[in-house]
Amino acid sequence: MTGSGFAIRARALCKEHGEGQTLVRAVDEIDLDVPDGQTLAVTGPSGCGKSTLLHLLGGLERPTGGALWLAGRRVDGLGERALARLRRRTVGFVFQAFHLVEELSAVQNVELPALLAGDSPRAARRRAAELLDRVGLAARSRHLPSALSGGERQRVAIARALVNAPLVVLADEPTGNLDSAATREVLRLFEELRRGGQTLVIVTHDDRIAATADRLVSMRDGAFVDDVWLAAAAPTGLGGLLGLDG
Ligand SMILES: Nc1ncnc2c1ncn2[C@@H]1O[C@H](COP(=O)(O)OP(=O)(O)OP(=O)(O)O)[C@@H](O)[C@H]1O
Repeated sequence: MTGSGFAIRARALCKEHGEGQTLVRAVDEIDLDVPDGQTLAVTGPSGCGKSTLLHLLGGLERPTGGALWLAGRRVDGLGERALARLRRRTVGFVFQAFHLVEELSAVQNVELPALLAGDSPRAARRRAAELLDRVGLAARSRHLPSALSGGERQRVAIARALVNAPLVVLADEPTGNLDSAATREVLRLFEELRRGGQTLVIVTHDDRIAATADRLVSMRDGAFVDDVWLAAAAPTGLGGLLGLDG
């Protein structure tokens, strides 16, 4: 919980790439409020600005205009170090291509952000082991990523995203590289997180995620063209779809 009630707030948020003839406005004056605990899905055609928006919301890229608050704190003017510190404690990222460190075991990958945030090795290891257990991979904790399936790698990446108990998890096409069985496992995890009150922003082409989030925004040319609150229409959420309800 943030105190402000909103994990994320953005006003007239802009990101321009390039200049002159090659200038692209990837994110064009977006206003967005994400209340604590909401699962927001973002869809839209390739190149409409979804990834750029996600990077802005997580402080991976800096806006070229507008204002952004994370956990009630204005962040668009922060310096690089302050932003990195805030990012570490506030945001967990999950990427389509997993982005695990290939030389490190599953548990070492998961504990890494906690070590970087200053946790003791013992505390970081304990938390990483707990999270690997939670994503069903306790028995794989010593494996290198190369010895894991795609679905297992993404579950490790989700555990890593959670290790610093982030305010918000930002996921960019998290099932984009997965077969349908692995996709179901990952969807089940996101549903568990949603039920646990985790704030989630998920960029996805997967209708199953999009249709069962609390809210769905569609982007076109850097702007929102549609913004639908789905919770009332689909009260069972992803749980119903996966047979977790009742
Ligand atoms: N670093 C960059 N330099 C120049 N242009 C960029 C850069 N990053 C993104 N763009 C441009 O900004 C626009 C939005 O890109 P973005 O990757 O955010 O879209 P997307 O909706 O996530 O696409 P996809 O679904 O294909 O991943 C595109 O026109 C892209 O070419």
